[in-house]
Amino acid sequence: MDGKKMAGEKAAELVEDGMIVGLGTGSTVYYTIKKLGERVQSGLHITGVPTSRATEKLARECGIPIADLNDTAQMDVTIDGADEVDPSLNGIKGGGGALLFEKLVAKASKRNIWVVDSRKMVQQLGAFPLPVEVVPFGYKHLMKTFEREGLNPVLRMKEGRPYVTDGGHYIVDIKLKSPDIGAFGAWLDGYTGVVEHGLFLGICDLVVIGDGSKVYTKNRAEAKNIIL
Ligand SMILES: O=C(CO)[C@H](O)[C@H](O)COP(=O)(O)O
Repeated sequence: MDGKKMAGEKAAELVEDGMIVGLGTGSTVYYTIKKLGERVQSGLHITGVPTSRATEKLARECGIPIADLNDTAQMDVTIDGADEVDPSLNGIKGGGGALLFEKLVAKASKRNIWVVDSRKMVQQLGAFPLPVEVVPFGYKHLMKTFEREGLNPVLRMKEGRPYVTDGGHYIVDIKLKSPDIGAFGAWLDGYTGVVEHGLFLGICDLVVIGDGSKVYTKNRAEAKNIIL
């Protein structure tokens, strides 16, 4: 079976009755949402807090009751995908363009679980370009700054136009500056015009990994594999 499907479906089993669940975005958590929908049809009571319009639509189609982040004090758990995950469970997210809402929901969650296929697990982050969500006004100036810093900025496009996020911003994909990714994230955080970036550091508690033949987890505290 596809590693994404294995991981996505397994994570849905970790959700308990009565939970408020942050619902991530992407092709792996798709399987989680589908499975949660099946569990809801069988009597599970949960409330989902979506991280994108696409996820909200999918969750509604699956019959999952939905709440807005503003009406929710805290999620019990958020389940989301990731583009790269390192051995300390730091990650790059935003390949699907939902990083801002994903980070907002993740930071309001007691626990964060990521679902990935095993190819996403890396020794060091950075082969995947780092998505940076930027304000459209004057974005070319920001791109010039990134260019000067040697970050190879590329404006994300869709159908010949700049890709626009659910929050109404553009995305510039850049090269991650390592090894001090914490300092790099802080530099981006402080830059005028940057709304958010896809470095998710110290956020993920547990990653569920599917490799096609088995599913295993790695948790941040122990950083060891547990085969499910
Ligand atoms: O961060 C994301 C969207 O903004 C996704 O979670 C990430 O891109 C992984 O997606 P997929 O599961 O489709 O590979």
